Amino acid sequence: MYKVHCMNNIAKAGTDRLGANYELTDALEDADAIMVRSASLHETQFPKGLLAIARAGAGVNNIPLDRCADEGIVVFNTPGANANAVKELVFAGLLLASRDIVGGIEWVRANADDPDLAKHAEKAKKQFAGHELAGKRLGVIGLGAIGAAVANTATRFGMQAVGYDPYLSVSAAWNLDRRIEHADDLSRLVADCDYITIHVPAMDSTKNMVNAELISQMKPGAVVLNFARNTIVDERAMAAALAEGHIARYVTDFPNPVSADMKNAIVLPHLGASTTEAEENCAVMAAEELRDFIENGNITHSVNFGAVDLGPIASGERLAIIHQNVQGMIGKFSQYLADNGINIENMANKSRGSMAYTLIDIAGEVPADVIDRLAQAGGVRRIRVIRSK
Ligand SMILES: NC(=O)c1ccc[n+]([C@@H]2O[C@H](COP(=O)([O-])OP(=O)(O)OC[C@H]3O[C@@H](n4cnc5c(N)ncnc54)[C@H](O)[C@@H]3O)[C@@H](O)[C@H]2O)c1
Ligand SMILES: O=C(O)[C@H](O)COP(=O)(O)O
Repeated sequence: MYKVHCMNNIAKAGTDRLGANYELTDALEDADAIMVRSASLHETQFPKGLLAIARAGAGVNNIPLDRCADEGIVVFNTPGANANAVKELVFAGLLLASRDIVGGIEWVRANADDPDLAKHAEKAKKQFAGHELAGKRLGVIGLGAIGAAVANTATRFGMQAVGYDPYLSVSAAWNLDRRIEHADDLSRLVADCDYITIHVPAMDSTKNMVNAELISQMKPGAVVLNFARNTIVDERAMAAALAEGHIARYVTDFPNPVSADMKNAIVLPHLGASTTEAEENCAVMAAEELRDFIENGNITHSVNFGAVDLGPIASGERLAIIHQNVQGMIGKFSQYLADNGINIENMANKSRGSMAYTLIDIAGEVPADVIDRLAQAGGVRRIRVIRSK
């Protein structure tokens, strides 16, 4: 029985998908795998037996990816599984920033006891008038699963979407509406957009990407939406730009003492992926990734190891080896197996950074002492023997 420890609430559809050979455990020290959403794992000491962490969601800035790789722990995320939920909330943010919907609702509530409410509303409504999205320019920073969905939907709203993503993947490019303009310079993109929406991951390279200088280059009266992470925006600079009226609105999904106190900010409590559908999609994808890794050794959608897939194990045994990405490792494995009269039926290897992963299919059984010797080979972090059922 495999044990899975959930660090956040994970949708039941996902934990059910783990199946009969898995049970949930409250004891982290017993866990073979962790399922997590946004809980921070940076201070967590992982047990020696932990094989994998599945982030039911996109952002992995809450997980120490390099430490996990070094400890032989494979980290997965669920790309695209919550993109539609975020896209829909971005459009709610665009509308909330453009029409004073919140002010109007509050006015009605404050005047609920007025017997002439309907008549007075007709007079009061001019203070809540706003702008339409159609015809406006929307700059999209990051055209991955969410950014592409936002840009495509914007064109259907009659907006002109302009995208900036120097690392755009080919599959993401195929998903883009051909009416979306391509910008190769961020300063130029922000200078002529009425709305700017951020959809890049939080990494060292994107920290304070939207800084005082970039904010100063934005069109006066621009609206900025941040459904990515607060570290991407220099929020003190944003607060100053809002206070002086250079930026009309800042819509953010990341509350903190700085953003909660900003003038003209609309601050949500990290609701982007909080829909039943997204929570289930993420949890199901995370569970499937964990199962394929634990039961077959295959790695799909890892954020700290490359993709390796030999399909389901059909017969014999499969060795799953996490090792350092140094010269001669594969040669060492194959030579050692050959020296022990063991033939390799199939093999796959992928490296990423300083670590690598090798799957080796063997027709029969590998004796325990051979496995022990392989495990002791310099550079091997972890070796698992997966047996066909
Ligand atoms: N608010 C929420 O609840 C919520 C939900 C999901 C994701 N997110 C955040 O949104 C981010 C994006 O999610 P996604 O699913 O679209 O991820 P994704 O990986 O599909 O897309 C990210 C895109 O950003 C691009 N990129 C990376 N660095 C860039 C840079 N310096 N400049 C421009 N583009 C750059 C990448 O090439 C990629 O296309 C996540 O990393 C997460 O932090 C928030
Ligand atoms: O990166 C993500 O997927 C989102 O920020 C969602 O986070 P959550 O799973 O904690 O809602």
